[in-house]
Amino acid sequence: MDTATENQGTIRSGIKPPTKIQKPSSPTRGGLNELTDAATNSRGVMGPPPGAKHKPSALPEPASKRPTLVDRAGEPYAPKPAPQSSRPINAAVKPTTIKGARGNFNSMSRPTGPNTSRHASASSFSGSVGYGSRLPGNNGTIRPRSAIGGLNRSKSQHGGSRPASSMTEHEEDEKPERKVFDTESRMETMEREFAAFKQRLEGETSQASDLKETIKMLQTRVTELETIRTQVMALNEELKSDLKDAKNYMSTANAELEATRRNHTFEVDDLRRKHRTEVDDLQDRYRKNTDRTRKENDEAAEKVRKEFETQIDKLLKMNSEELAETEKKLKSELEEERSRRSREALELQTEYKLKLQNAGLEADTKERETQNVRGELTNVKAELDRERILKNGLQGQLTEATTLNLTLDAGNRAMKEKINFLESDSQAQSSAFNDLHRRMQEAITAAAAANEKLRQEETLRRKLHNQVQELKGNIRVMCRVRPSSASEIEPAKIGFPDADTDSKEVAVQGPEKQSALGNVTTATYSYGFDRVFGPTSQNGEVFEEISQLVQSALDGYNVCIFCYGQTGSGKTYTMSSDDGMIPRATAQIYAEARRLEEKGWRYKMEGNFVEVYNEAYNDLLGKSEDLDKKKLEVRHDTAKKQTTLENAVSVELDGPHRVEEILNTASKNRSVAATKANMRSSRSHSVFILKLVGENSITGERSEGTLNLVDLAGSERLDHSKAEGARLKETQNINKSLSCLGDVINALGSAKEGSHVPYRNSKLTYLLQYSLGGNSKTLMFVMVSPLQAHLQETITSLKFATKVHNTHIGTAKKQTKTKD
Ligand SMILES: Nc1ncnc2c1ncn2[C@@H]1O[C@H](COP(=O)(O)OP(=O)(O)OP(=O)(O)O)[C@@H](O)[C@H]1O
Repeated sequence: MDTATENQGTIRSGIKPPTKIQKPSSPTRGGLNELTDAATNSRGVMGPPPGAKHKPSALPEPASKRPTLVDRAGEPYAPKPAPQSSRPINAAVKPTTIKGARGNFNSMSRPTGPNTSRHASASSFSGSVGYGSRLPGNNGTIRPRSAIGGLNRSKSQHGGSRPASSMTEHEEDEKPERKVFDTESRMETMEREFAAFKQRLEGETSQASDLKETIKMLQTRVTELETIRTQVMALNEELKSDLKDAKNYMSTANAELEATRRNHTFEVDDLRRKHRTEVDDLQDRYRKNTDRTRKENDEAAEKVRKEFETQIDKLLKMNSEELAETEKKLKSELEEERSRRSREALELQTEYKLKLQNAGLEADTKERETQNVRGELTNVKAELDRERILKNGLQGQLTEATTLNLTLDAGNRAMKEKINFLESDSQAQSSAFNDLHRRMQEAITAAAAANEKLRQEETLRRKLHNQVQELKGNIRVMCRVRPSSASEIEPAKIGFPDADTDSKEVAVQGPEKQSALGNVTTATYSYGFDRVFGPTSQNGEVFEEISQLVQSALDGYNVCIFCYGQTGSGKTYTMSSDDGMIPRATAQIYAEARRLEEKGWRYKMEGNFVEVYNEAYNDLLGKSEDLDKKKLEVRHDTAKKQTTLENAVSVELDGPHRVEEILNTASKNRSVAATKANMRSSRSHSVFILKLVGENSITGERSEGTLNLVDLAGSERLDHSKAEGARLKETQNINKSLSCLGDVINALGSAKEGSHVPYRNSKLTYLLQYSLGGNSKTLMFVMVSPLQAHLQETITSLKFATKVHNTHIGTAKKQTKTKD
């Protein structure tokens, strides 16, 4: 083995070459560069260890760079000034080699460059040993062979490039002096070589120790770098985890931000809605109050008029009675007065006659006395004058009495005339009264006949009305597009092509689509329904369309009207606002029930308001704290085809104000149950149930109808992946119940009589079992938002409604019984 290989071996065993030392970008790079130089140097000397990826390192360069053995092995032999034999010591000191070398000496010791060069460059050092010139040692003695032999022994396998036998043959041919000289010179050469070798060995040893130090430094460096790398990796891991945490935090913060934004939007919507509802409430309340006041005023005026008329009649009657009495009284008084006056006149005449007779008698007596007593004439004359004055006074009295008598006679005559007049008027009046009485009897008879005719016509009307309803189909679908508010700025393109004629069509422009060629197109989708209401339509207009169905409920049919559509499309506005379908339907029912009273009908009305939330029933008229807790059960009487709600509060609707109370209680209960992230009304179905039981005391008919007014939960398809916890559960339940409703309608439309309809698949369809299908009339309102942002949901809703519209459900049956 040559020295280079040895050195190489030392490096290989002593140092584990750095494998993946990355070039740091830190200031330590300078150190690593130094190492690289040194390593390059070392590699230049030793050659890289096989298989080791020895990267340039920053080892410090050895103090002096000297030519390596390998380098020197290729150099030509130059005996002076210093022996630079590239031969290894083992070959040089091997005894057998010495022998062999001697034989070759002459030919090989010639300092002919090319030859020497050729041998020196041979792969085996032993070949060159023979011709190396021997220099004399310090003491001139030949170095003991054993010492060299010892070296030789350890490296013997490389020695003997020439066969010993051939060398022995040559030796025998040499002369003895020359032999000695050769041996000595060879010994010297060997000594020199040995010294040179020793020196080189020392050099190599010091170089090796340098290298070892360098290696140690390298190892330390490597360890340091390893530590740094570990630290950097740990730091990297930490940074990665920090980055991950930061990402998590960012996504949580984003989600929270989104939730907050959503909540905020909900709250703003709620507030806006609440505000609008309050304003509407106030307006409606004001309008209602005004109506009520006007109505009350009218009623009061009517009442006062009637009372006034009655009072006038009464007064007239009293007056005529009084008049008759007064007349009677006057007559009797007049009679009395007349008789009294005539009595008085007679008395006065009698008295006058008597007085006249007495005066005549007295005058006769006086004249006789005058005749008798002419002396007494003056007295008599005076007495006569007095008598004359008395007579004049009496005559005046008589004239007065006569005048009075005449006046009394005139009064008597006038009174008589008045009595005659009054007597003639009362006769006219009584004849008029008799006439009136006769006419009234005729009118009563005619009214009874008309009433009977009306009753017959009412029965006919009911029959015809329900025939018309049946002809219209037992499931009808109407569409209503609500107006956009001032804050809603981007409307969808929704048209009403036949708004001026039938109002049965709505056309929606779909979203933009881009073709492969980049052309942008938009499709317009048209949907036809029984009636389409545009944004300007009012609740009154909508109610006109459904009022006939409400009438059917009074006539003994089960009627179900429900509003379907996404959140914010106007379901609650249409159904439960102050002039919505619920208050209007109940007001119509009251008015109609009162009208029918004339025809012998008496109605009993009972209302329930329940909610289906998360596939459970809740009583909206119960206590708010019982919501989600109190168990509400739905029972079906399959024989009577009737539904009852166990544990639910039923309110007897004895006046229109009750509906307002019911709606307020329900709304209060729902707002108590609502949470920040959840508008309860949007996330549950509400069902207003009005049971109408009527009995006709004249005809003995009885009818039992139910009116169900349903405000469905928002139909929008929420992204399941975004919903979590309670919200996810709600979403799943809403989707389930709405798709069950679709299934039930579909099954009713396609199934033959008696086949299975999946009412039990959801609480909503189970509750409405007898109000959907054969024995009922159903009306669905599909509510549409006018906004572009809701376009996709609008199209989905309209598609669903079209499916329902295309369903034909069997004929409704009236639940009427006749008393035995
Ligand atoms: N025809 C209409 N005219 C005027 N405003 C309307 C009309 N329809 C709806 N609105 C208004 O639009 C808003 C949303 O309506 P509404 O609350 O009835 O929707 P919804 O479908 O019942 O929503 P939710 O599912 O949340 O109960 C309300 O502010 C309401 O007043």
